[in-house]
Amino acid sequence: MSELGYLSAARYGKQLVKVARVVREGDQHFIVEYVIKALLEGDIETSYTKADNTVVVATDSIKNTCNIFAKTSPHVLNAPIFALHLALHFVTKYDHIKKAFIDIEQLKWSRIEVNGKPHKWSFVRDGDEKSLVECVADATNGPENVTADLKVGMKDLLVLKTSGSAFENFYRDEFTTLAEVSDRIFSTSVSIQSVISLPPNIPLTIDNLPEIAKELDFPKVLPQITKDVLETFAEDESASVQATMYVTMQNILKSCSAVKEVSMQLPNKHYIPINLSAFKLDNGLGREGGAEVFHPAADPSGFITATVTRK
Ligand SMILES: O=c1[nH]c(=O)c2[nH]c(=O)[nH]c2[nH]1
Repeated sequence: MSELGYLSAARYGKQLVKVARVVREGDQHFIVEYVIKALLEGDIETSYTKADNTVVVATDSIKNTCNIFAKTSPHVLNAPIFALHLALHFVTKYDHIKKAFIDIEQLKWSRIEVNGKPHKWSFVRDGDEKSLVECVADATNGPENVTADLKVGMKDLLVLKTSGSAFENFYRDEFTTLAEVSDRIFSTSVSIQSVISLPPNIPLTIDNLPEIAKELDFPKVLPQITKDVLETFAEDESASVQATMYVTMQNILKSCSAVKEVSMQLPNKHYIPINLSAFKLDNGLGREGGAEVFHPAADPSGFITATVTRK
């Protein structure tokens, strides 16, 4: 067969590996629920080009590894470190696997409070937002010289404010119909990713993960990022989605020294005041910030993205 193309990229693995893990400390229980994507790269070309499966770590084995690590990894409750553990495993266990890409989506299980006291083993799904980890381990320079990129973030965090948001002085031309507003509803579904600097003085090995985990302190950093997102959204006198997202990312760089870059993607979920004058009802359309009845528009939505990198 004469071939017209060559294999210019190849990566494979398992996605939608769903696993929940209970950790019991006496009668105090903890739970995490993860959706894992684990993909591998390396000397795997012949599996595509020569039907040579000898180089293929089966995607079924990759799934098994995720489940085994959910049982055995001491880092299972700390999603970013657990992702690093899995990624380091794949690139050090198999000589011919040079890169591992581990993405984890963590579903929300918050401890239920009863009479103001955290319950020992009962949890509630009190939000649709997911915590995200993206981890890439690279052993191209050998198993003793693994490097990794680590991002933490979240998606589907739905927020809305009924004041403290304007959109004025935007570019006007013959395509413009939008009126300026000094007071509008601002609603968005927050997607955010923070690039984490790994401690430069600690070699990246599985044995050093406890020390790396201690240094990075994700149980403190992840809630801090959420706090920055929510408090900036609430408090910022928003001139636009663009301006508010920029302030949010600056605040995260300020409060989290391990974050070296932040990216956000924000839909502008429009709430459009409804004209009720046909029914002799004043819906406050003539008064800024006066409308009470809105159409929550399903589409289209604005879509604003940006990245801020530490200087
Ligand atoms: O915050 C906003 N940014 C925009 O770029 C934009 N464009 C628009 O029509 N409304 C808005 N709001």
